[in-house]
Formats: sequence, structure tokens, C-alpha cells
Amino acid sequence: MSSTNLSTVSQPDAEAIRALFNRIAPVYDTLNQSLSLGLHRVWKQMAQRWSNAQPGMTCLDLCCGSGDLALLLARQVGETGHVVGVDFAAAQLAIAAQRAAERGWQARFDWVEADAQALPFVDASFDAATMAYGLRNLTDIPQGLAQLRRVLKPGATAAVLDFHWPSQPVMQQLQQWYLGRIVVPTAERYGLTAEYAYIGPSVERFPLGPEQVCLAQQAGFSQAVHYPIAGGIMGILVATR
Ligand SMILES: C/C(=C\Cc1cc(O)c2ccccc2c1O)CCC[C@H](C)CCC[C@H](C)CCCC(C)C
Ligand SMILES: C[S@@+](CC[C@H](N)C(=O)[O-])C[C@H]1O[C@@H](n2cnc3c(N)ncnc32)[C@H](O)[C@@H]1O
Repeated sequence: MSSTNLSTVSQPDAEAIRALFNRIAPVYDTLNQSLSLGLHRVWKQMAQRWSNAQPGMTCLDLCCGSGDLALLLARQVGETGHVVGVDFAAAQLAIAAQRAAERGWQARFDWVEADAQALPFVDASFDAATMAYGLRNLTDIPQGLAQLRRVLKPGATAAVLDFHWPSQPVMQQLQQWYLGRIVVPTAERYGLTAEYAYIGPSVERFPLGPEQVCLAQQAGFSQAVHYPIAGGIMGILVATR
């Protein structure tokens, strides 16, 4: 366990975040599936579609974790396309690569261990991009958006899925109740209390949809729209270079 108290510090540093995602990697997929009642797959499919990825394209999945969205992109781009999954947690990337191998899809992927805030790609490399539950975890969100824009081709779109602070008070209370009373106690059974207690405060300090749109515009995206989904507890920022 890291010495950093993840749920009370204002913003954990990048090393604490990386260590957190390496620690939870063995149970990450199982917990996402059970805690979201399978709904995270629906939300990720929306992000994949809204990125406008098409057969034959070269796509980026930033903060790819164990590869859910990268695999959806790979299905969409097909045998003639290519997907690059980027994450800085090696344990997550190893699971993503294993899942691709199980499908016989190794040739469709590159898995790159890198910081989303300093991407090792030349400008205008990608036709489309996705990021699920990554932006909120970046220590420098404007820098992450600037990097995302830089590596997209002109006219290409990024779809960024994440938690969102709902506008309706009843949904705010439900979201915080669910995170505090269901998610954290479930994680406790795996010895991961602090890791999952970090989600709630991270959602509260994450910029609201309209603020995300402003940040995307400031990063140089020519168009940006934020769509609250699932009653506003999640959102997808769709930004075009
Ligand atoms: C996709 C999910 C989580 C991703 C995720 C993101 C993070 O930033 C983490 C940070 C630290 C540890 C883990 C994660 C992490 O797993 C799963 C989403 C589950 C959520 C708790 C959302 C659940 C929504 C419910 C289905 C509906 C809630 C109803 C409520 C009464 C409003
Ligand atoms: C909540 S997980 C999401 C994983 C996957 N996209 C999904 O939806 O299941 C967030 C991921 O972002 C990665 N991450 C956070 N900050 C990062 C950074 N600065 N650079 C690269 N990856 C980062 C973490 O390692 C983690 O795998």
C-alpha cells in the first residue's frame, strides 16, 4: 500500500496514480463489470461509436488500462486497421495484451507504456481516439488534452468517457451513496479500500461538462461537445481537431 492517502490528498501525484492502477489490475475488470452492473460496456461502446472510428483507420486508446475500449476499436477498424493502446501502468497493459492475444488480434495492436501527458508519437498520427476514465486521473488535464489534440489528424475526433458530477441533487446523492456504500465496501473485500475511496473525491473535483468543453477549446480542438449520459453520472466529451 502506498503511503499516500488517496482519498484525502487534494490530488495524488502521478506516481501514486500509477501505483494504484498497477495494484488493482488483477481485479479491475471483475469489479468494473459487477459494480457497473455491466453498464460500463454500453458506455464504452458509445465512446467507440462517437469517436467515428472506421474500418482501416489507425486509432488511439489513451489510458487504455486492461484494453476494453481498445478491443472495441480493433473490432471496428478490422484487419486493415490498427489500434495503439497507451497506459503508464504496466500491469494493466499486460492484461490488455493478453486479451488481444486470446482473440488472435496481436497484429492489430501496439501497446505502449507511456504518460498520456507526454505522448511518444509525431503530430497528426491518428484518425480517431478514445479515452475512458483516464482524463479525471491525469495530474494535468489541459496538458493531456493538448497532447490528445496534437496526435490527432486535422478533422479527427476524440471521444472521452468519464464519471460526471450530475446536475440533479438527487442523482448527486445517489452517485455518492453508491460510491461510498456499495463501491468502497465491495473493494474492501479485496483489500483495496483506499484505492476505490479515491473515486468519489476525484469525481467531485473533475471539471463539469461545460468546463471540459472550454478546456478542449483552449487545447485547440475546433469543436467540442459534452454529453451527460446515464442520468448525468457519466459523460462523454466529443472533441474534433
Ligand atoms: C467503469 C468503472 C470504473 C472505472 C474506474 C475509474 C477510476 O477512476 C478508478 C479509480 C480507482 C479505482 C478504480 C477505478 C475504476 O474502476 C465502473 C463504474 C462503476 C461505477 C461505480 C458506476 C456505477 C453506476 C451504477 C450502475 C449506477 C449507480 C446508480 C446510482 C444509484 C446512481
Ligand atoms: C480507470 S482506468 C481506465 C482504463 C480503461 N480505459 C477502462 O475504461 O477500463 C484509468 C487508466 O488510466 C491510466 N492513467 C492514468 N494516468 C495516466 C497517465 N498520466 N498516463 C498514462 N496512463 C494513465 C491508469 O494507469 C489506468 O489504467
